Amino acid sequence: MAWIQLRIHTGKQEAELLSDLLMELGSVSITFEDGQDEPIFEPKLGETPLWTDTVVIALFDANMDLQPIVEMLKNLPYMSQDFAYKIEQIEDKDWVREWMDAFHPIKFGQRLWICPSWREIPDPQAVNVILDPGLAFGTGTHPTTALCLEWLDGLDLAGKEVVDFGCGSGILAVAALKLGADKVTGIDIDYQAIDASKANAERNDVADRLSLYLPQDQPADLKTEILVANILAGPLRELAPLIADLVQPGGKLALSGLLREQAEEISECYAQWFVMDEPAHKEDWTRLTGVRK
Ligand SMILES: C[S@@+](CC[C@H](N)C(=O)[O-])C[C@H]1O[C@@H](n2cnc3c(N)ncnc32)[C@H](O)[C@@H]1O
Repeated sequence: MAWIQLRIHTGKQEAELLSDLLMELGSVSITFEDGQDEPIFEPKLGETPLWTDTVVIALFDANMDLQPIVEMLKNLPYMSQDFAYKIEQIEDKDWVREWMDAFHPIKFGQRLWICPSWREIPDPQAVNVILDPGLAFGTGTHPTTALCLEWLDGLDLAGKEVVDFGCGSGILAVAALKLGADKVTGIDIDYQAIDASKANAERNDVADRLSLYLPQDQPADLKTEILVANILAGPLRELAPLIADLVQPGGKLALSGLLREQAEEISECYAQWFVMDEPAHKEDWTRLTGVRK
């Protein structure tokens, strides 16, 4: 099916109103995009924060005549007569296929490969995690995940217990199990992450050693030798006492999802409970590690 899209630059306040109106006028989907370079790093679950210059992109069936819609929008009290817009034809593509074609096996550290489930395994002798992230975060292509995978690859996990806090696709949990961990507990606030982690554990024949919980259901007496949490600075700060409490004395911790400029503050916060190491960096992102006092 062919599509046509209308891109309109507007403000934070007007974007939602415009979105509702365009849906009523027959748009099949609306996307909001940053009109300038104004990154938003930590929206809470269910929140849709917008930008000062927000681009509202409305997708329509290609047969739709968009010019009358543009004329109508010019008369709205919250739009200016000369608002910036663009009408674009969209090439018909299989977007899922496109994404799948772009995702290849990647090696992390010395032993570990993350292999998309639809690709051939490049090194059958390596530690291979067969992954389909589904709707959850975690393919290994993001620096925050890569930093955690490299850390796990560098540990001796044989017979160890691990907690993956914010497990997403289960990529870290499954990697830890395939690297030799005895048992892993994955925790996430998003039930889609729990589902994806379960499916990936089954795909890798390690489901019997992975326990998955929403935070409210996690065992009250949970303690671990190794904890990895890739969940952004805000939750890492808020959850610091809880995360510290999960790690046994002498246990190892890795925190990821931090921007370089956030690392010092988070490191100081966790230094109450952990002897913290020098941070590791990848692009704009930082991983903190430490040992529980
Ligand atoms: C950046 S993703 C990391 C996924 C995967 N572990 C990885 O490294 O690619 C962060 C995950 O943490 C989850 N999360 C965010 N806040 C959380 C919280 N307070 N408790 C548990 N999980 C949380 C999100 O739902 C998301 O799946």
